[in-house]
Amino acid sequence: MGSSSLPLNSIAMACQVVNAAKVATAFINEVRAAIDASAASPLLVGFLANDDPAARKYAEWTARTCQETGIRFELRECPRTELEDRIVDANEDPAVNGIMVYYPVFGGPQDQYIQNTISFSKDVEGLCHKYRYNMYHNIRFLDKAETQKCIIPCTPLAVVKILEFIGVYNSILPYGNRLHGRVITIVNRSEVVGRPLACLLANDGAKVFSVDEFGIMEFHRGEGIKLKKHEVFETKVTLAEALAKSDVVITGVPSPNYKLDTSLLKDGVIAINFSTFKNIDHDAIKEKASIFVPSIGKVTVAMLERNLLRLQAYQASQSA
Ligand SMILES: NC(=O)C1=CN([C@@H]2O[C@H](COP(=O)(O)OP(=O)(O)OC[C@H]3O[C@@H](n4cnc5c(N)ncnc54)[C@H](O)[C@@H]3O)[C@@H](O)[C@H]2O)C=CC1
Ligand SMILES: Nc1nc(=O)c2c([nH]1)NC[C@@H]1CN(c3ccc(C(=O)N[C@@H](CCC(=O)O)C(=O)O)cc3)C=[N+]21
Repeated sequence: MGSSSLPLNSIAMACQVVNAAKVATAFINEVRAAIDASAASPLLVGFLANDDPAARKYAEWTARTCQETGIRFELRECPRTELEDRIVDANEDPAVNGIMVYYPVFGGPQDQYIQNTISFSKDVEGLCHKYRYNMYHNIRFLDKAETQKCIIPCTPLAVVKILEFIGVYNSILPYGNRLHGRVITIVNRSEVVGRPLACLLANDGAKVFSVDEFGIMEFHRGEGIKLKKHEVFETKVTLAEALAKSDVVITGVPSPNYKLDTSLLKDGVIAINFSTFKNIDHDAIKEKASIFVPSIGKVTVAMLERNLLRLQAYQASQSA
């Protein structure tokens, strides 16, 4: 016990900070290799119909990453009143392989309508009803022969890939059960990230505490993961109780003022932030966490590109 041969700084650096770029590289290389080997580079069309600076930044960033990977990307800007007709044109144009719309456009339920206007065969973000329904019902394939995987929303999928990369998924367990025994808190329950993410992780066997500013819900497959798909339960658990049990905490609060109270976390926790804001203090978390992932954007875009290649392949098999 007494004297340790470890230099002091390696004790202080016990927390591993994992850069999203490191996780994204393997996927980006796969996408690039597939494009290099194929006759036609896929075409992704992005519609920008708002003045939101975060949306424009994300659009510019999609453009840059696509160019680096050899994907053709076309940003189509239009007034929001014309958006629906422009989407229909792109749906019907066989030259277009994937479509995405930068949100928010109208905000609220009308944006959900727009999500459903994109043809499922071109929906790279997996936000239309068919993919969402399949995800919530743990239906993983589009066809009976199980050759075509369903499209999963990019940001939740990026979190799954990061959890696989850092070993939260236990590869000794069978596919579909690899999170059995893990307890995960997600601070965000939006329709595009937090709720689908809670569902995916619970379908894979985790017990998930899904937190928003109004309360907490539990997503899981019951004791011994006997249920085929996750169920959602009301709970009286507090944030402090949830965090005290959690092996992983994932934050996505869209506010510069929100800071996760790291004193509530388990020692050796794994912490991931997907918000554009620093929901987790970088110094404080390094005292507590075994692994910290400060942002995930690069993996999200890699998943977008991967989804696009899938859709292109499905389209080719349809027209063959
Ligand atoms: N890295 C990436 O790939 C992506 C990052 N983002 C970022 O993630 C953040 C969230 O995006 P969305 O989910 O689309 O936002 P949203 O506004 O639709 O949802 C925010 C969620 O956080 C919850 N929330 C707000 N304040 C809270 C609080 N004090 N405590 C607990 N929960 C609270 C809300 O109830 C809601 O569930 C944004 O900063 C966005 O830019 C979004 C998409 C992709
Ligand atoms: N249909 C749709 N899908 C979206 O995914 C979507 C959208 N609309 N509208 C706008 C928001 C915003 N958004 C961000 C994604 C990543 C970072 C992110 O993590 N960026 C990194 C890296 C930035 C870089 O490397 O340049 C960072 O800030 O550290 C931020 C914001 C996605 N959005």
